[in-house]
Amino acid sequence: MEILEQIAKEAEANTQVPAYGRSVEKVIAAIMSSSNFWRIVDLSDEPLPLVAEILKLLNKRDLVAFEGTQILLTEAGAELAKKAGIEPFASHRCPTCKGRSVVIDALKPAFEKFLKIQENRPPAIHQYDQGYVTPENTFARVALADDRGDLRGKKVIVLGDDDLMSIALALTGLPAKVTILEIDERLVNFIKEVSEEYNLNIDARVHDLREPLPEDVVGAYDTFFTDPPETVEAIKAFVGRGVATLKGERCAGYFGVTRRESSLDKWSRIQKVLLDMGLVITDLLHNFNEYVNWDYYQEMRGWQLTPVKEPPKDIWYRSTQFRVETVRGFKGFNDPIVGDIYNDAESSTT
Ligand SMILES: NCCCCN(CCCN)CCCN
Repeated sequence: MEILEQIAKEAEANTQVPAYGRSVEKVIAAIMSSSNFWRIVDLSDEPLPLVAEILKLLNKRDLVAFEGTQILLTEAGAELAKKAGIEPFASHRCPTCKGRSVVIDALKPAFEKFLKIQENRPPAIHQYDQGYVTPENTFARVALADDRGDLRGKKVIVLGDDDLMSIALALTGLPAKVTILEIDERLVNFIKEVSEEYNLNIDARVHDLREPLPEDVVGAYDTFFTDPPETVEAIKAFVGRGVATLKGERCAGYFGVTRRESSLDKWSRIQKVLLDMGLVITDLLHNFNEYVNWDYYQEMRGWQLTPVKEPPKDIWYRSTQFRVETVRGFKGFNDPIVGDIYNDAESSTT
């Protein structure tokens, strides 16, 4: 449909985010499903800056109206949707596992303790692009790794831990050792205190992952977890270093990659970086991760871009959980990173 391509072209020119006719189609389908900006971003699965721009261009063409904080199709917009054969989204997501393929029932005792412990967690701060996942999600990551045989008796390292993965892992008692490297002292101190109180023996250290790893963690672990900011540089810094901590071949790594701040064109670059490191992508679980709304949303770039100003209520920021495994010829990354690992044209929550 000509007009969809035209709008996409204009949106890309204005945002530098790769845009396709299908990007516009998905935004229109999302508007047919919800009038809430954040839910429209969530459903469209396109980068926030692009969704905001497409909404503005549709509004300029009188295809979408902004009524208060509601985003609605106009008559002309509904006409276009009909002609283009665009329908609202249908969901067939499993109500039991929520599409994660695992449940956390077997980890209940540890999960109950974690629920209490995390009540006093340090709030997410803008400075480090923090945004933690729900406690249930944290444990679903543990369940997934145990389901793949990556935890029992293994040495596990967490690179960046606002999600408190280190505490969840240690509470289950499954790993032989848990190490965490984290730039934010508030988190390291919190994790140390909890480790003391619950006798978890977590090796927690303050470390800026833009710097090379401490010598003693290189090539010393069986499994890593991380959840990097969404730039290719950050993927190298966090995932690349995660690979550098692994003992050898057939070791595993887990991390999230989002569609909220990464176009599929960026995904293509990210996946090439993973394959170039000698990794095999064994699992990709869409919307596995769901992030609790952080209270600095008005400071983030995305807020400036939204066409209507309404605070996010429900969870809207999600990411796909990746599992990777090393094979012969793999190589990690452990050089210093200079430059900005938090911002690019597509990032919007930094
Ligand atoms: N800025 C708020 C959202 C950040 C999410 N990012 C860091 C998550 C740390 N738990 C990255 C999400 C996907 N890699």
